[in-house]
Amino acid sequence: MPRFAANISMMFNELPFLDRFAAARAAGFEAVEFLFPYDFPAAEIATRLKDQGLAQVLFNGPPGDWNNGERGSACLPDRRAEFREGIKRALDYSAALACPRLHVMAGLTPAGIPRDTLLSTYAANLDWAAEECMKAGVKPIIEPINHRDIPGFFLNRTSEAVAIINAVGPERLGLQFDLYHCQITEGDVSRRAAELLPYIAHMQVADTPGRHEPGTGEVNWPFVFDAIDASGYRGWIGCEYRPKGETLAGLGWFAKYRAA
Ligand SMILES: O=C(O)C(=O)[C@@H](O)CO
Ligand SMILES: [Mg+2]
Repeated sequence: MPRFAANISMMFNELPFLDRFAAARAAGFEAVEFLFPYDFPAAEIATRLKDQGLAQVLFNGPPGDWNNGERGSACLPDRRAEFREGIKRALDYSAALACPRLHVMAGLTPAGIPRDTLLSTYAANLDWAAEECMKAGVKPIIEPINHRDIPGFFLNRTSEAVAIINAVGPERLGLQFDLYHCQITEGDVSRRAAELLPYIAHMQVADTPGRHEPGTGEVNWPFVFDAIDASGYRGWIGCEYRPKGETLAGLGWFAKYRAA
């Protein structure tokens, strides 16, 4: 049976962030993920997790200036010091939240720098991050993101992610396989999930094209979830979708997967 984690950056937006942990638990989730913890003290988030008996399964490293469009710095040659500081900061949160995975965002492709330079920066930064993460018992992961949601994002296709993961070492770096992005960029999502299984350390889901809950768009999710289960994937699937209406009203698809 697939295991779903609530993405509380996108779900339960009816509530202030710190109240979304209890709401996710009450809705039947046993785990949560979110984009960023950095606006809150780690101890405060840890208390919410503990009080609700929730596992924290994923969050992202610092993205740079998010409000001004930055989406990570791993590929940026002139931001190496900031990248390292960000990973260290993230790992302090990982320790406090007992979170075993960290999404290391690639960043936007800057103009005027050869792709080879960006690729070697990306590989070197990921190699360094993998070493730091390993010491902390955390698996760093990378996510291909479609160009519609984040125009100019450096990592778009699963084949590009696999090449980098193989260069850094699949035991040191994993794939964050977001089926929403894959459906937009590549399609063939259930077969991709099975083929990429050796690399996948985390999955995420939203229906296309609206990025709402499963069942609001074009994908046959019961078929896809059965295929993922049959592939042998036993990790978490983050519900990284914007509910079409109220979060709870859109959880009908989850009824058959929620913990008893
Ligand atoms: O956008 C996504 O998809 C994510 O998983 C985010 O963590 C990256 O912005
Ligand atoms: Mg995602």
